[in-house]
Amino acid sequence: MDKDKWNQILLLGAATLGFIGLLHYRKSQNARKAIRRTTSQVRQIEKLEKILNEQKAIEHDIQRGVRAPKMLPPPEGKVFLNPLLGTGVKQDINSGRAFLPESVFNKVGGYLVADNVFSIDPASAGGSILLVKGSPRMEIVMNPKNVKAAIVTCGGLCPGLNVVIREIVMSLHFNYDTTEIYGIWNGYSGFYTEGFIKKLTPHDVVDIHTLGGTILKTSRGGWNLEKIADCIEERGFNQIYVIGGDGTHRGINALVEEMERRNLPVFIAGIPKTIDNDIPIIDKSFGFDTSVEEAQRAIDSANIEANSAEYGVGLVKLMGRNSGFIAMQASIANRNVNVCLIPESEYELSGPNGVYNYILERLKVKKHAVVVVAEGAAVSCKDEKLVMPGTDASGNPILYDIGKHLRDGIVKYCKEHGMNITLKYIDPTYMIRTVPANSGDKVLCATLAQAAVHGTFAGFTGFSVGCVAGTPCFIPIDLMISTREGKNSLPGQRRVDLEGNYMWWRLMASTGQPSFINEVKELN
Ligand SMILES: Nc1ncnc2c1ncn2[C@@H]1O[C@H](COP(=O)(O)OP(=O)(O)OP(=O)(O)O)[C@@H](O)[C@H]1O
Ligand SMILES: O=P(O)(O)OC[C@H]1O[C@](O)(CO)[C@@H](O)[C@@H]1O
Repeated sequence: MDKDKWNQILLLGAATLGFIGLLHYRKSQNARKAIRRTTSQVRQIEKLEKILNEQKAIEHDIQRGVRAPKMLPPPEGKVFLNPLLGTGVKQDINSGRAFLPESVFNKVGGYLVADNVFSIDPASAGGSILLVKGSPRMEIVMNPKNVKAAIVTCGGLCPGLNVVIREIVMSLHFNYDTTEIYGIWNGYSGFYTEGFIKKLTPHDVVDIHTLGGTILKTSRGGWNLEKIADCIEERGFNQIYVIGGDGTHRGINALVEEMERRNLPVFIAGIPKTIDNDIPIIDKSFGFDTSVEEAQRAIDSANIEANSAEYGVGLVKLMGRNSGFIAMQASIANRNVNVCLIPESEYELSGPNGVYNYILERLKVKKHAVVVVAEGAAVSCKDEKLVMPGTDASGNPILYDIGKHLRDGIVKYCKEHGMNITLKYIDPTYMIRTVPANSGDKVLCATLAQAAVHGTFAGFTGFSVGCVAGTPCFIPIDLMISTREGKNSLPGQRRVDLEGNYMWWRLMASTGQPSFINEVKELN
């Protein structure tokens, strides 16, 4: 090799070494900066006694209308720095820690104003409500190494349950460095059933987000406060994540009070779950959108059946025990639905303006009809008494089967009026809640799960997580289970608002359906 070539190689080598050295220097400078900053924050935080800055602020801001969940002082008598705090650059590819810049953490005193977002019972409405935001906190109440967490799913299935479970495990493990994570099998009763508490690792949950159902299994009934609280105390769980609907949340509330009575520092978070979308305050419950999407397949089939027969009727029954959100939303989305019946909107079956006659008249002209009914719509039938046959293990009413009632009633009415129709009845009830979550719901599930973990570490208990006006918030469970949304709703319930919410009017506009009430009031 000639001299020039050697010189070139030497120069290139020197340049490369210089570049590596520069990178190394910058990295170590950054690390030093981060350590300097972290150390000063530790010192600052060590100055605190036994209460977080946020807790102090909230105690003061409650007079301003802040509806904050209960807060517990740090069980170990000191405050810790959130392991997520970093420089905004991920330093270590093997962990999910130390990459959030300070700006991402919740500012003390930063609340979400929720007065125009949801309507609360006018009797208890006292001006605007401020909700605590669900982002991570720089100060946390526990050393993550001393956390022993339990996750449980209760009530009916809902798309996205496995995504929430996965994300709680991943967030605890990777973001907070907590490894003592347990799954409680089969709902609340798993707390006191031999062999139903099993350790969960990231490996156990890594692929479950692609599956419907819940790997932890779920159940109704089985609520036993004493036994559940004994298990928590004996096993030393100090963070509990409960995924469930309104019944489940009432359970959380009772459990929080029991922990208080026993003087146990246990942080309990709820993640609201219901495909019915009937939980108040939050924008939307996870799994709802997926169910509405899945319902399209049933309605499309009903439409094809109806259009492929002379005088064809396609009838679909969808879930919605007390609230008709799924039926309403799925009908609006589909655009081919001619009649939609929900629990909130009264109707009569017989008479000239009744449902049966409307379908008959429509068949005479259009030759086909598509009908969607919410499973709870028997309660809004005004001219027939359709009695519920009993209650389930959790005390929820077992619904009168309005789908079969309509199926038989429509065929009979048309026959009596000289028309032989072909009616196809589709009941996709369980199919729409057992599918895996769609992408939008997966994002929502992950957001809620992470928020729940941030909330327990921030020292809150007895709270539920939900997006309100798009912002994740920590909602006190007593507020959630006492708030009514929509006319004739019970505490803790959201129902379709026929008058105030334009969705029902959109439904009427897209189906073209009348009121189905025979005696129509004259307009003034
Ligand atoms: N008022 C209550 N207090 C304590 N626990 C309750 C209460 N109501 C229900 N539970 C318990 O919560 C669990 C779930 O309740 P439920 O079956 O009513 O489902 P849910 O949470 O309302 O969800 P879904 O929307 O699927 O109905 C059950 O174990 C039930 O026993
Ligand atoms: O048949 P199960 O499991 O009791 O669940 C049915 C109920 O669950 C819900 O999906 C609520 O989660 C309701 O829509 C429905 O009435």
